[in-house]
Amino acid sequence: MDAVRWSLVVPAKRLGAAKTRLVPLTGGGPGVHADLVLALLADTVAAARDCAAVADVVVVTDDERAAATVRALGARTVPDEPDRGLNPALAHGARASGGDAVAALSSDLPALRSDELAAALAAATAPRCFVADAAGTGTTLLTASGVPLDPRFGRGSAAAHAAAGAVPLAGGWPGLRRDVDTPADLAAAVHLGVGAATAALLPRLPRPAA
Ligand SMILES: Nc1nc2c(ncn2[C@@H]2O[C@H](COP(=O)(O)OP(=O)(O)OP(=O)(O)O)[C@@H](O)[C@H]2O)c(=O)[nH]1
Ligand SMILES: C=C(OP(=O)(O)O)C(=O)O
Repeated sequence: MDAVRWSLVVPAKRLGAAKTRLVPLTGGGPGVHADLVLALLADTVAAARDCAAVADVVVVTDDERAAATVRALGARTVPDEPDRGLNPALAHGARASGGDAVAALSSDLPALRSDELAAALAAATAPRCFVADAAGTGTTLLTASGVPLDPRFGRGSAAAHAAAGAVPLAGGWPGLRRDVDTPADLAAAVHLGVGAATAALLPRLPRPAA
């Protein structure tokens, strides 16, 4: 049997409005803050595109700079519709992907490794599965095979996905689980080893990440 090849859907709201919890590191000005948010996205998309189990990466965004960057990395983009927040945007991206095996991936995984992503996708044999974040409360990957994605991202999403019948995946996968919401998360990602875009940005932060 041929290995399953996945369509990944990655959400990215406008760079300047995203990741406000990282303002203590960036100062929040239009330059470095947006550049850091974009670097996190670029490293996530680059690792996803490098994964042999991934056929297609679809980024849901209205941010022109983010769109240009991810297209240069080989992703497709679709507009941020229906403009009702994260979960409707992910459902829209999943429908636009056209695939039977679809997964939503967080856009803030700078330490993601393509071999970890491949292992998680290979383990996702139930109709709907998820990978909890390092804290165990959020979600970094939600998979759906032959069923609608039914995303329930947001605070407490790991419990929400489990309550909706998704199966938690138990692999170690430290880079896949290390989403970056806070300065401490970025320090932890740097400790694991971040991708080239985030590594290049670190010296420009007004405050050191680690
Ligand atoms: N396309 C799209 N992406 C979204 C939307 N809302 C959130 N996201 C993305 O989903 C991810 C998680 O969103 P949140 O947890 O709300 O994070 P955030 O708002 O960027 O961060 P904070 O301001 O620090 O809470 C981020 O990568 C966002 O860019 C949306 O309406 N549309
Ligand atoms: C939206 C989520 O993530 P965060 O707010 O941690 O980025 C989530 O884990 O469902």
